[in-house]
Amino acid sequence: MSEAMEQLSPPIELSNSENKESFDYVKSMELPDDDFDYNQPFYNHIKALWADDGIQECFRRSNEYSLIDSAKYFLDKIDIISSPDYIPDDQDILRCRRRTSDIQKIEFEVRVPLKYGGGTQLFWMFDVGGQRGERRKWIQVFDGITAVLFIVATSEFDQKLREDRQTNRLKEALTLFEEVWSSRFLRDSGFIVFLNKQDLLREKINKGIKLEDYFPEFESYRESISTDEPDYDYRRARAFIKDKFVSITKKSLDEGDKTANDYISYDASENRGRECFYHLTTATDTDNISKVFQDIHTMIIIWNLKKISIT
Ligand SMILES: Nc1nc2c(ncn2[C@@H]2O[C@H](COP(=O)(O)OP(=O)(O)OP(=O)(O)O)[C@@H](O)[C@H]2O)c(=O)[nH]1
Ligand SMILES: [Mg+2]
Repeated sequence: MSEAMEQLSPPIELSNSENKESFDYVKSMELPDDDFDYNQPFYNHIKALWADDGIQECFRRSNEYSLIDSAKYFLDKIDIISSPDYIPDDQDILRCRRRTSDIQKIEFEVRVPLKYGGGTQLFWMFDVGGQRGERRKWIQVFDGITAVLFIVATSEFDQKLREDRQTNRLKEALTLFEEVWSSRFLRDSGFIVFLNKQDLLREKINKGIKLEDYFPEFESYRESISTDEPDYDYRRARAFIKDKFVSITKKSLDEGDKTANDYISYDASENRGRECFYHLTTATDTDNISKVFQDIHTMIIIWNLKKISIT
């Protein structure tokens, strides 16, 4: 944020000039690559800055530059974190950001419900990095995949890519989804879309950030949600975003003139009759994810049973 303050247009200034020393301290810090401990003066400076109205304004404008979603979460608890005997809890760990590079294979066993035969089932999950430079590696794991979990940060409708400061993040996700959905290597795979970061989407919409400023067609979007329902604007926004994905899966074969790119092979003729499933998720909410995972597990069991009965 201290860097962004000066670069934003118009730039932002500290509201309390006494915080200039803290500002200079933080700006001139060199962060080593390896693990390191922050010292107490660092925490004191951060605390002073986070309380400054200028920094708060810069935080409010964080869609104009790249800031991790968890910044507020950690800065709000700086007193706890700075304590020498601080131990991160599960929520703290879930809030950390570590970019995936290369493909991570995660193996785990899950208990199968009795009605589907009981016992346990071994899962192989391949986690791929979402940033542009990572995508050309995806094709290595496409072959034979039972299900694709496509995770979308719905709250990022007002943000630009880190890799390219021109492209809207949600628009990029839609384009990418269309490419993956249409890949001929995935024509036998199930598709599940996680419409993720629902907590942040709700927060943004309730704060008055307008989806129509980024997706003008939202203005005329009509959904059968009663205006009396709580969170009406948020519900309408999430329905609109989901419909954007649904309409990609329903596109008729002659629509669009897609060309194959170097990492995903596009084949429109494969889209007939395939289904895609959607979940509204907040990945940092363990109750939500535990329920969603059970649903997905059941679905994967059913897909597998279907495959066995076909072959
Ligand atoms: N508030 C909130 N934060 C989330 C949610 N999902 C993920 N995050 C945060 O978003 C950040 C990025 O999460 P990652 O899991 O690293 O994202 P990723 O898609 O794997 O990113 P790449 O590895 O670069 O592809 C982390 O700081 C998470 O804590 C969510 O639903 N709500
Ligand atoms: Mg990742």
